Amino acid sequence: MLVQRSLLRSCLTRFLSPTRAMSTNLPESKIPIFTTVAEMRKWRSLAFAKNQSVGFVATMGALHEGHMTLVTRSLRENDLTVLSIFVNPAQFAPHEDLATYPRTLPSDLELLSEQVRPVPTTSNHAVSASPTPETHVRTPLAVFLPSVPEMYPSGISQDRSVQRGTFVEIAGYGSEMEGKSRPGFFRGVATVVTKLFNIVQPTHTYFGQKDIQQALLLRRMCRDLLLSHPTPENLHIVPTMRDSADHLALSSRNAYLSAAERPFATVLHRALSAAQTAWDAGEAKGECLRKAAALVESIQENAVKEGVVVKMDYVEMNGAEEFEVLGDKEVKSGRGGVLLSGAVWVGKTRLIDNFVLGDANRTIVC
Ligand SMILES: Nc1ncnc2c1ncn2[C@@H]1O[C@H](COP(=O)(O)OP(=O)(O)OP(=O)(O)O)[C@@H](O)[C@H]1O
Ligand SMILES: CC(C)(CO)[C@@H](O)C(=O)[O-]
Ligand code: BAL
Repeated sequence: MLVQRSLLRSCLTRFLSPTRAMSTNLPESKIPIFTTVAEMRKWRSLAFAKNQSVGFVATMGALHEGHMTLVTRSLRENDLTVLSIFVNPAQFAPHEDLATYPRTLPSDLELLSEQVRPVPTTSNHAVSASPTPETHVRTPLAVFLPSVPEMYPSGISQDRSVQRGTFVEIAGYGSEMEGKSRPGFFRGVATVVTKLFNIVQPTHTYFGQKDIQQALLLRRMCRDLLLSHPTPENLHIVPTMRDSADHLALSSRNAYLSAAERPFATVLHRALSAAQTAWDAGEAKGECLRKAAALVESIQENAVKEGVVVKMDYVEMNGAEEFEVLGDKEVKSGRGGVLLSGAVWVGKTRLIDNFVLGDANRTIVC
């Protein structure tokens, strides 16, 4: 027991020191940052040894309040939380925005620091940043910040035709909605998230509704691969956080929008709302989508006058289990869970959003 305590203390001092970042060219942060799989695994094994639950939030950085809803939920429901920041090349097609994706590590760490109000405690309950257990300060949040070679030891090309090695594919479910517009996207996501789950071994994990198909596919992946960390039940989908004034879904890519484009970025939410209202009133899917398209068209016309190009990628309604496209004549009555989702281009920025219709909302987003 004594040996275990002193081992634990020396590991904590080594791995959780807030000044550690300084020696590795990372911004200084009171949150421990791990850059290698080995370090992260060591941290995780300590949590296993102490029977502490670990919540996990996977991100690509450029953090905003939407990410923070996942983090606060995880902090509330777990002893410890890991947030990963990794811009995953495998989920970007060669023509997509990997090179320009916003990378804002210093402000990400500041935002995360605000979540960690140190709680002085005399208990030995949580892994601590301080080497003195008697007066230790609880820092329940850690950041995993791996490099590309760390995550892809065999290398990774964005060009799928030349990729070699091991990938995870969720067959049969990724060809509609986002998968239709971004072939290969979910293969890249499933592959990197499998790796992250394998490293962090989370008790619970939190994904945003904004990327609803991603979250549902990952839940299915946990089930299909019989994962225990996390189990599919422990993959939680957290409601989309929106701008309080105009309901635009918060998104890292919103940073691409110019001042002229920003007012038109609400086009998708407005189109989805029009379709939702029609669906709730008992209109058939075909009519709901026509209403959404008409709204996009009218906004497009106004946008052009301001020199802004708005283009609809898709607005569609799909089953929430199989992602099958609903027939034009289908109506609300008797239908199970339905995803009303879409993507639009505002200038060079691609924005997505969705609503989960009907009672399914209560069971899917929780
Ligand atoms: N507005 C939001 N509300 C709730 N969760 C969100 C929101 N935006 C992103 N998330 C979730 O945060 C996690 C990390 O997402 P990511 O880092 O890609 O941010 P993002 O804002 O979705 O970026 P992008 O603009 O590239 O889509 C995902 O599970 C995502 O669904
Ligand atoms: C889940 C994820 C972090 C995988 O790279 C990414 O797709 C995202 O941020 O939604
Ligand atoms: N939030 C989804 C990540 C992506 O669009 O690549």
